[in-house]
Amino acid sequence: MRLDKSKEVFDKTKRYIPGGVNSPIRAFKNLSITPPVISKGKGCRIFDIDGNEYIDFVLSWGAMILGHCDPDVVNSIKEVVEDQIAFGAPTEIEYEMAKLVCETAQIDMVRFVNSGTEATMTAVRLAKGYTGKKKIVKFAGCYHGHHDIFLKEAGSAVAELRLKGIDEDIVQNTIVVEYNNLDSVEKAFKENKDEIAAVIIEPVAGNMGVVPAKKEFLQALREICNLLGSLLIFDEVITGFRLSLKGARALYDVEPDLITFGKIIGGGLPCGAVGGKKEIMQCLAPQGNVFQAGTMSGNPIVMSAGYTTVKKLKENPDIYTYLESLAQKLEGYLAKVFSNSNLTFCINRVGSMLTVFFGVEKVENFEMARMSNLDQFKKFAEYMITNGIYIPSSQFEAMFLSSAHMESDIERFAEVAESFAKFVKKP
Ligand SMILES: Cc1ncc(COP(=O)(O)O)c(C=O)c1O
Ligand SMILES: NCC(=O)CCC(=O)O
Repeated sequence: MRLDKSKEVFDKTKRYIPGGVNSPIRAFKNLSITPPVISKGKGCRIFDIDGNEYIDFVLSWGAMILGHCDPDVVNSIKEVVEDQIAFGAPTEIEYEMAKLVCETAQIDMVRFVNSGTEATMTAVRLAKGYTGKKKIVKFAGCYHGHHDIFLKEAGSAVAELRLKGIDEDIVQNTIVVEYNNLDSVEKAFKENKDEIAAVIIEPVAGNMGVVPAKKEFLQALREICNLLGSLLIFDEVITGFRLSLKGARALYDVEPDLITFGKIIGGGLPCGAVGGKKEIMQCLAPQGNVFQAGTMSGNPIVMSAGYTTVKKLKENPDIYTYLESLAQKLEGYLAKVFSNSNLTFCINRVGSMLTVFFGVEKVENFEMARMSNLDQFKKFAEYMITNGIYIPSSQFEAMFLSSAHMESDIERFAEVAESFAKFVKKP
């Protein structure tokens, strides 16, 4: 695969943008190939400026559940953009979107913001304002965006950096515990009695690779929070509208107090949201005194793209059945391919989110993910991408499917994975 033009543009960009990217994960820092510079996306395929075509299993990090440039989403943007770009004033589409999201995800109220980071930041502030407490509990390997309070043992691109610039005074109120380990949560509550405003968790983690929480674990978190007066926040920035219309919480039958959304909720445009129980949500300004604001929040173009996406999912819930069966097939194919190789591996999958780990048989937390063979994953990612299967460049991310993927795309994935397995077999 030639990436000459991509390399040229990427190198030129570095002159003006640090690292050549507007978000670190895009730079392929841990791979030895240049990131393809993308010029077009249609359905499950993306194309780079060198003329290469890829089947996309990154999907704007999970956002494009309907595939790229879904015609209904494109039309909804076109319809709005002629008359409404931004006002910083109320618009009717905000009402329509809020009603749709609340009814579909079954929450009382919602506030729209511009990113997942803003959503989680707002949820935590709300929890602190509501409870009057100042500490939060987060889990190693979970990523909740780039605000200081979350940048402690975080997954995603943070996993591979030694961080600077974090305000230690702020971060000392973040207590990090182990995913799927109740003892570590109980210990944190014991040591910080009456001080914990909230426990924030990705109910299915996507940022240490895919790692599902155990049901009993989430249920126990709910009980602890109820007992000790802390809020439970589910960060569903990835899982919201991906695992079901009600997100991951439908799978677990555990109700958090607050939920954060991002990615899918904006239909591919910058959007996030925090939602949940009315009693807590109405503490937000101007109704209450927990401040949160945004010049661009609830932007009409974003709302329109998000509305069309969520409505399409709501009206076609069979999309979730389709995604499940496609992802199950992909998991099956990959399990077969790697079982026939000399590679030790583990595949974690929940719905249309999937990660392959090498060199380990089980991954239930960040430490186990870190113990996997990262070098083997790097080789895998390089091989897949340079053979037209666009997967995350890092072990600490999830692969995604969209409703635009077909069985033949999954089969192609398996074929390339099989040739990779043969390729690594060679001495
Ligand atoms: C679970 C989770 N929460 C929060 C965020 C932050 O979202 P954003 O990148 O839109 O700020 C991410 C980003 O990937 C995420 O995966
Ligand atoms: N799973 C982590 C992300 O999706 C983040 C993408 C980014 O930071 O660009």
